[in-house]
Amino acid sequence: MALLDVKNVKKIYTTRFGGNQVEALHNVSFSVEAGEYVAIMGESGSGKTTLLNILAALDKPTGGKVYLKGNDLGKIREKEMAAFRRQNLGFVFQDFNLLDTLTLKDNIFLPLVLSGKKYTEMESRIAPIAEQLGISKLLNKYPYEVSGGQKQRAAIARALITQPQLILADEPSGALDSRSTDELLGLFNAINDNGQTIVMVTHSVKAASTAKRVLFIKDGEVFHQLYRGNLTSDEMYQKITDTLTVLTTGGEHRE
Ligand SMILES: Nc1ncnc2c1ncn2[C@@H]1O[C@H](COP(=O)(O)OP(=O)(O)OP(=O)(O)O)[C@@H](O)[C@H]1O
Repeated sequence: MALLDVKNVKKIYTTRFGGNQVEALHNVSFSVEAGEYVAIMGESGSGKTTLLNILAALDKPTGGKVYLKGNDLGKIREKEMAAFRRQNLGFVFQDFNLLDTLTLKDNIFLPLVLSGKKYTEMESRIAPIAEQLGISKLLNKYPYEVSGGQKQRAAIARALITQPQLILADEPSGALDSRSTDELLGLFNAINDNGQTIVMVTHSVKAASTAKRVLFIKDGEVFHQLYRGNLTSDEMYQKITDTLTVLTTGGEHRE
């Protein structure tokens, strides 16, 4: 069974006064196996954020289904949703979403505090993660005292600490300089090598070229997929660029 199964997902937004309808996703189907690292690309407005919100169960599709480990997200009751998200999903955002009034350590602990975990367990979980992410010495600092790259590493630690089935990342390198981007992408590869499944939405060819598979969305559908296989990051970069050229110059659907 795939870890994530997206079946014929459709999303129509109806504007507040009822008049206009926007079809953000027409018919999206794909699955992600445990241990994969998948990037989702597409032009601005192609529906990437909409898709990510649906995968995160933050929004409901107008049609179709999303299954996480066989669980239909549409069948989870509203009052159980926050706990389901906390137990199964980790989130990494472009703008880090750390709370400025908490130290990095308390930010990282937050999802465990919300799940009622004991302090000793939280301490034992954080140590190896902070070590791997190179932030052990920064844990007592506040977000405004550290760099963007360090904030993003704390955000990754917060995502990992619940041992989620799946990490969903929305443009995680979007606010980082090129050196921090390289570090972040290296970390994503390292945590994926440890078995963590990652789905990342990105505009960045560089970021996508480090993933093991890239899905391209166009006109609300999966237009094409690229598998990294044995390609180097440079070769993958070139293939992605070529695909984006076809995508933006109006190629036919060729998944
Ligand atoms: N709440 C909303 N109400 C109405 N239309 C919306 C809403 N959110 C998104 N849309 C529309 O749905 C389409 C897809 O938007 P979405 O934000 O998912 O695209 P995107 O690929 O993430 O874009 P970007 O790369 O610019 O972030 C767009 O046409 C957008 O205008």
